[in-house]
Amino acid sequence: MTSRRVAIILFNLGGPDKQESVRPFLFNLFNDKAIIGLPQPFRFFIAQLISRSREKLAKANYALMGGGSPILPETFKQADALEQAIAKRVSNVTFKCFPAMRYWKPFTKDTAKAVEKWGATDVILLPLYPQFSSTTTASSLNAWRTASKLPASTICCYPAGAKFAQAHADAILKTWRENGSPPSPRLLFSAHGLPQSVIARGDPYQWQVEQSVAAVRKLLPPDWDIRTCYQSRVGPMKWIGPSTEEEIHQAGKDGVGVVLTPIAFVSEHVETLVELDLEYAQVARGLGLPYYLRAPALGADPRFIDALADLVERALGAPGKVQSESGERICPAVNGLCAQGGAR
Ligand SMILES: C=CC1=C(C)c2cc3[nH]c(cc4nc(cc5[nH]c(cc1n2)c(C)c5CCC(=O)O)C(CCC(=O)O)=C4C)c(C)c3C=C
Ligand SMILES: [Fe+2]
Ligand SMILES: [Fe+2]
Repeated sequence: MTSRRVAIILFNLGGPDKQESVRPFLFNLFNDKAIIGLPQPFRFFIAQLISRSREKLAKANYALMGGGSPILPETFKQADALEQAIAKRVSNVTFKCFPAMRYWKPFTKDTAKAVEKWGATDVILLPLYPQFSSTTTASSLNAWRTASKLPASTICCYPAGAKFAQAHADAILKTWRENGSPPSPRLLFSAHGLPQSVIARGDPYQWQVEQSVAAVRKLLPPDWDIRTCYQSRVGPMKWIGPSTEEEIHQAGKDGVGVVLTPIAFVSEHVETLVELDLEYAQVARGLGLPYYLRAPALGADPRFIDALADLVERALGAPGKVQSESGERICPAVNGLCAQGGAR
């Protein structure tokens, strides 16, 4: 009998590794039909237009982080930690984690080639997006399915698992305590936004973000003022709200400080290190907020990695299945890709 060799594919968005990569990265993003639904060749031209017009601002943001995005090195740290966690639990299979990025290197198709070369017998598809969206999770899974025909188990979402929620609560409480435990703080859960039209089509992302917030809030003191908001709006369309910036302005009006935590990003990158830590921090200073504290993204936090290892361990025993943290119910609203369901 041939021994089982399982490749665990860690999907994320990817980010430009250097300044010259910014425009082609943006082009790849806006040329994805999961992001802009127009048929070709219209999408191609729109993607060229937007990537050109956004290039200067985006380059300046990436320059603030040394020229490029830290998302790939951060994903490799998660990959190493996950391999170590799985090695403690599993002895009868050979396995290896492979990052696969959607819009920059290592591109999903190149990872698929590397996985084949490694001699994988089957794969576990693990998006580094706790909440399912057609714009992120489904886009990555579709790219994988085009690139590889290896037998696959899919983990579609894990928005409200106990270990994931505890890791977030501990990171928030640590940040709060290290800054003098200001009484009854206002806590902003900030998630990447989505155009309203994507939610209207049945995308369960916002519903799952709310599930994440509900799971974490149970682990926090009951007197905290907890709000959910959405950052990183792009373009002229109507996006879901309230925006994170609006909530910071509201805190200014109310004369209160804020603790801010990312809830849909699992690693640090341009949206946390620049948008939250520089842009919104400056807004908060300008408004004279008594404090502006930011809890870190989970990164390679041992509890988060343990939560991922639980999902992987279960997927190892369920070849060919699509699973969320809570079972195998297939969601018709998102083409059967999300086991969690949840179109409202
Ligand atoms: C929960 C995760 C994410 C969702 C949902 C998402 C949707 C989405 N994003 C854009 C446009 C951009 N996103 C950009 C960066 C970026 N987005 C995510 C995650 C989600 N996006 C991450 C992790 C990153 C960081 C990548 C990195 O460099 O490390 C960017 C580029 C930066 C910028 O120019 O602001 C754009 C553009 C849309 C349009 C969208 C849904 C329709
Ligand atoms: Fe994004
Ligand atoms: Fe799901």
